[in-house]
Amino acid sequence: MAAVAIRASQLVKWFGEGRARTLAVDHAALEARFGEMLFIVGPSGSGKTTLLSIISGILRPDEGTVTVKDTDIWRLSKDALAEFRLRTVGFVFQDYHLFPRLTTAENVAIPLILQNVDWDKALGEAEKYLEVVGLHERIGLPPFKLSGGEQQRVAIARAIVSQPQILVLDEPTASLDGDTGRRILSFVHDHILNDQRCILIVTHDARIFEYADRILRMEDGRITGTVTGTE
Ligand SMILES: Nc1ncnc2c1ncn2[C@@H]1O[C@H](COP(=O)(O)OP(=O)(O)OP(=O)(O)O)[C@@H](O)[C@H]1O
Repeated sequence: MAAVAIRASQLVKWFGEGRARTLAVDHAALEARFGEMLFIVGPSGSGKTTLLSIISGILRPDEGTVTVKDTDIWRLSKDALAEFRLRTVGFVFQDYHLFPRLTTAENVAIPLILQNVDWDKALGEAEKYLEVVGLHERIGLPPFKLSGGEQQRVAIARAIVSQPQILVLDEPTASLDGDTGRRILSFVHDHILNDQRCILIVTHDARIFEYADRILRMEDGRITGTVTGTE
């Protein structure tokens, strides 16, 4: 069996204070292996985005541990954690987080630029991945000139351009039509996933369930089980 890529144990995260205090993640645990495309499904507000943010090194948990490739990421120094986010993880946020003053190609090139890849080479790679997501003719435009679905595809291209070992996609097909969503997921499955990589996807989109190796259910802040093919 492939090595464990991510092991999350006993994760707890609270938001807010006093009576407004919310337990977003309640002793959640999961394990994901290299070579695996793992989906997480569950009702709105069940803690899926919060869990992904903790696993990706973006949001510090109140309790629990996240081990990625044998490194306990929340015990890393601030600099080492930033390095982990830059070199090991690619993340697509629900609201894309594109830089408004940069062109589409520059947005996609950013992870490579931050990794000190030469500017021309980074832009060349960015164009290649924009072609993959069907946006080659949009490379010179700023994000605000693109539709929501196009911006989502730019965010996906940016997450995969540096070929991260851990790819985390939060509702990656929410703004895409069925054919485009399946085409992009199919590319990620066939060309990005391999036995050195692991992909976590939060989705409500049953049209892409066929690409999952396993589907976990999240409810009330906890991973409560595996969704089987009959559900
Ligand atoms: N920054 C925040 N401040 C306060 N409460 C938050 C914050 N982020 C999330 N929450 C709360 O934590 C709980 C879990 O939210 P989260 O976004 O993780 O759920 P989700 O399953 O991803 O939902 P959705 O499917 O709607 O995106 C919710 O009750 C939400 O209101």
